[in-house]
Amino acid sequence: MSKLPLIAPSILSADFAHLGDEVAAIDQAGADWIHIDVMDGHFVPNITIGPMVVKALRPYSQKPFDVHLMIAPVDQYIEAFSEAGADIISFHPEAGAHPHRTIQHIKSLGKKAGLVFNPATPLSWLDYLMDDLDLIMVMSVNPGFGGQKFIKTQLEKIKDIRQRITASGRDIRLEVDGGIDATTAPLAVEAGADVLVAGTASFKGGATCYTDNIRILRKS
Ligand SMILES: O=C(CO)[C@H](O)[C@H](O)COP(=O)(O)O
Repeated sequence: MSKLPLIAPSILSADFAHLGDEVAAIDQAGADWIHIDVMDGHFVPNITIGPMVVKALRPYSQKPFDVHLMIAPVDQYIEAFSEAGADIISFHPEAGAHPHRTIQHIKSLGKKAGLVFNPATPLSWLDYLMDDLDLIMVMSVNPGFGGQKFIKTQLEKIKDIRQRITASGRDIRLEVDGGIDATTAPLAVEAGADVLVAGTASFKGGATCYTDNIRILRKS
């Protein structure tokens, strides 16, 4: 793999009472991307952040906003998140009737498009979508909450996707999300991931610890 792994702290584990300052702090601590988990209480059993909040956070960092939509139906909100300042918009193939159309929609807005695989979602979705994707995300927990345990069976899925990306010859990021810490990060990278989402491991201990937290993840 040619690219160094990027660290994308998930603000799901930040202090929601001071979200702007938290985004600025994690940016200054060395985050490569700011990962924003959008949940609707329907596709996943939790409710988090909408486009208004993404827009309010935009001035707090120049780093790419990596927006993970855990909402269904997804299509009607793509434009709102794009206008709010998302740079990468990822969605789950189960969340819309026409994933190919959703990818085209995201790209027509000048944004990067990502497809997200839940632990039980088969890779056959990639058969006809690979050519248009900028990012593939593997959920190494069932989506909905931070602080869950890494599901090790997903390492095989990461390896499989890495092979498909290599065979495609395309520049597609492979992101892993859920239960990433100093122990699981090296396993994910060894399997082929090049973007690590980490919520708990990035934000633990409060702002004075963020630089060390990110350094530890990078080093591991
Ligand atoms: O998408 C998510 C949950 O649906 C979170 O991004 C993910 O779980 C990261 O949190 P942690 O690092 O605490 O596991």
